[in-house]
Amino acid sequence: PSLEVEFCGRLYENPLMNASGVCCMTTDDLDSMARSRSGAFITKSATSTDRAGNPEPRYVTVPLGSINSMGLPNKGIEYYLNYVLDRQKRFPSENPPFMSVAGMGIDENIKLLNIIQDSEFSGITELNLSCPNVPGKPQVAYDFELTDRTLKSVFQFFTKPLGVKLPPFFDFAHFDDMASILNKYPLAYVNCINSVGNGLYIDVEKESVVIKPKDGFGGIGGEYIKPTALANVRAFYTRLNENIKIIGTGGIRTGQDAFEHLLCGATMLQIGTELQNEGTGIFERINTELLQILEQKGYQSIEDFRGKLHSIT
Ligand SMILES: O=C(O)c1[nH]c(=O)[nH]c(=O)c1Cl
Repeated sequence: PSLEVEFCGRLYENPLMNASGVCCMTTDDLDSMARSRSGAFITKSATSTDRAGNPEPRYVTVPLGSINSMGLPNKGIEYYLNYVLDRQKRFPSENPPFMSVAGMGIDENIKLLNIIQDSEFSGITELNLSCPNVPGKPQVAYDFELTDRTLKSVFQFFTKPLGVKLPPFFDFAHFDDMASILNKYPLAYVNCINSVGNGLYIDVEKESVVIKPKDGFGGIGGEYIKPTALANVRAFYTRLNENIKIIGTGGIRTGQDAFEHLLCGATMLQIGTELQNEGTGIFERINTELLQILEQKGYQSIEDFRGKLHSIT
């Protein structure tokens, strides 16, 4: 069997990539992703200028996952754009990395996407509408009117492939409302989900929180969030028109977790917490485990089962 996938008109040797934010802050991080067995990779969400982010500790690995309140630290859009344009020139036959952007508001999102639109970048852009950790800034994607207004403005000028990164939703009315907004726009994909916002992890021995920002509140990733991630992948896969693809993110630690996301309808798969834990060797491991599952089940390709989750009749 083969793990090859077609996404936005490009062929990838497998569906696995990093989740923006993990292993993608510096050019060294990005080079290690380029050397790995991932099928693709994405930059840290960029703002107009570099940001230090929140005080540390701001990312902590815990037994069932992770908690973070990074605060959008990044080197600024020019740094990442220079990196991806350099790779485009040096490796013209390869798929370019994905670019992630996260403005502090609609104006900055427009500005960032204009920079990408006016550049030679020929890859895929991810608009992060779900950063949960900038104090005082509500997540865009939890404000449906703002989301609609943002996408309306963006598609007045942006003609390159664009996806949006969403936080988790927990209510069918919200799945329906968000899907009806997203279906109005020529999106390449929707990425479900970002970390589950504002969780709390406690160190009992110290009787303390474990991250410094926001009195210890932070986005939760890892095993904790797989059921929520799978539900969001499935909810949007079944509601969005079929040319809007799904990237599945959340709780992928094994080939089985990857299989579950694909069964729910995901086309590409992003790994965050487990990549942070294990390093880039994870891509070799999960590709191997996923291939074993296809072999055991007699599938030749991911197309044979993508989205074909059974309900109970
Ligand atoms: O605090 C962060 O930098 C951060 N952390 C997350 O868990 N998701 C995001 O989209 C971002 Cl932007």
